[in-house]
Amino acid sequence: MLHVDSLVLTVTDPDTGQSTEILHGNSFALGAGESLGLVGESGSGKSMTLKCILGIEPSGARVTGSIALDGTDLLSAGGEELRRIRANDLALIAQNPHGSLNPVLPVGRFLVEGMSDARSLPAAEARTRAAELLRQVGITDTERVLRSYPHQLSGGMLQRVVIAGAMSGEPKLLLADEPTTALDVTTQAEVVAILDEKRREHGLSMIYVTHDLDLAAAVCDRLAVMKDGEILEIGTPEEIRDRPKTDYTRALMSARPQLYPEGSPEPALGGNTPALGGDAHANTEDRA
Ligand SMILES: Nc1ncnc2c1ncn2[C@@H]1O[C@H](COP(=O)(O)OP(=O)(O)OP(=O)(O)O)[C@@H](O)[C@H]1O
Repeated sequence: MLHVDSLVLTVTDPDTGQSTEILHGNSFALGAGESLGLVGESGSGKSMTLKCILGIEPSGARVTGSIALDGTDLLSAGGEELRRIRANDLALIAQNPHGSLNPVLPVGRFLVEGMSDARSLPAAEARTRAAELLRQVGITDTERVLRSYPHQLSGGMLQRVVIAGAMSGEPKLLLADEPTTALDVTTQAEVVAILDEKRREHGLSMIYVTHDLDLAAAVCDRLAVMKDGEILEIGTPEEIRDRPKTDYTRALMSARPQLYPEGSPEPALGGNTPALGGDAHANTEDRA
């Protein structure tokens, strides 16, 4: 459903006029319902890849190559078409949930406004639906949460709200950019488990950006290892574990000894990927 081909991102400094190539011709594809982890150290180009897909790269940037979503090239799509695709087919779950929510609107309004038929929906029905969305992400005191403003809720609660909102739009592709980094460790585990569960339930494709290889192995079908703006290799978590193609991947793994302890046939935090077997919730609980 997503085909990224020879993606190059070049940014020009407006003051000096100097151009820097940030992404160096990356290609990857993602099937319907599949999840791909973009893994690499800080500055490797993970977030910029997502920004190119969303069409929110920095000003002065030039993007070449192609990014085709179900056959439509997002790089050549016109303003209105791109706006429609971004609104309907793509959903971003960013690191900081506050950035996704309007601070002066209660959470209930955020959820209702995200509903595709919000305008034609009677208020009571919209409210009932919003409460149901919250229940689906494990929130039980829905009335209180719907009435609350973002600053009145914890980061973990807000990220659940953002996930609920993302699911309600029934996008084709979820783009998760370190969605739990800003949360405390126990909450991280819960939020990852909910995101993973809901994504699978809805059959959504996902790109999950993280510097955390073991987390990516737990929630993704395949991993793309990035370094300095380049995808070095792509493979299933087992392929990356058993047959890493680069020293960089080996170094990333050795920096995460708990992922593949010596003598272990499977990653300790192993993954809920079909290939590895296991349970996402259990794995992420373990991480906590
Ligand atoms: N607005 C910008 N203008 C120019 N260059 C930028 C801009 N934002 C980021 N970069 C550069 O792009 C490169 C890739 O950054 P990116 O944010 O994609 O990395 P990342 O892998 O997501 O890292 P992190 O895990 O720290 O978010 C880095 O060298 C960074 O300095």
